[in-house]
Amino acid sequence: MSEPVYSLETRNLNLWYGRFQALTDVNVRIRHGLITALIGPSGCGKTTLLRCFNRINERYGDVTITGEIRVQGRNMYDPDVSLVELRRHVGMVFQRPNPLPISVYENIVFGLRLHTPRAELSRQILDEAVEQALREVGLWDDLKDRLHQRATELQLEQQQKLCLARLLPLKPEVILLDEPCSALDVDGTRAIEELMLSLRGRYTFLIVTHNMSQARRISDECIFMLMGRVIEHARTEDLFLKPSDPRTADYIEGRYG
Ligand SMILES: Nc1ncnc2c1ncn2[C@@H]1O[C@H](COP(=O)(O)OP(=O)(O)OP(=O)(O)O)[C@@H](O)[C@H]1O
Repeated sequence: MSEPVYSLETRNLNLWYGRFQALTDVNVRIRHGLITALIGPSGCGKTTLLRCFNRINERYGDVTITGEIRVQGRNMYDPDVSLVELRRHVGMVFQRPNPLPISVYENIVFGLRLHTPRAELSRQILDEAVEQALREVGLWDDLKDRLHQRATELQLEQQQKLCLARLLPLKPEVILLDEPCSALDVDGTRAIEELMLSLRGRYTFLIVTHNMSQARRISDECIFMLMGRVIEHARTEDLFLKPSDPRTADYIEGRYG
């Protein structure tokens, strides 16, 4: 059997906000093409770990990081890996849908315009990218006649799907999602979950969720964190049915706040 391929990897990762240590000795390997869920009580470091993979944490002033973070086998901090290039490979969807206040069409081609020399982007290339991205997220039929509508006027569920769609023209390897359903109702949540399942295999998904039923429904693997440490990383079924650490059992049985 061949070795599993890892899209993301950390080695002895530590992170401090000022003097507060938010991540301690984190060693994780996120498998290519699967959905991996990050779970754990509030404040345990899920979002911090997620944000390490596209270097968003560095926006927050006094942050110190030690250890290694690898994306597709390459050390993210190698001098020849640019932030722009990294963000091309690793896209992110946030808690609240945050499309730009421009048209649906322009939202989707925004990344392409940023990353591709203008001369290489014909109208046909852009049109095809828009159609393909909207088809991938199941929005084409709904929006094909409304491509020039302002994206912020769409329903929340459509906005969140659009936020995923706008990553796709850049052909990302990894999509990070930080509680992507927290602003959505039950139907919206189901739609995003179904979308992730339909895209499974094509992208590597790493999702932070507070919703354990959601983690159970959609993820292949689960990482349970507590106070900045990874306590257990296992196949989702195993983690929920036979957790190997008593602290994982306590959490999934609701004994933590
Ligand atoms: N920008 C920041 N500056 C200082 N401390 C921060 C910052 N962001 C997060 N923290 C702290 O780091 C710890 C981990 O936070 P993080 O948001 O990663 O946890 P989380 O597990 O995602 O929590 P939640 O589930 O509530 O979103 C918390 O104690 C939090 O207060």
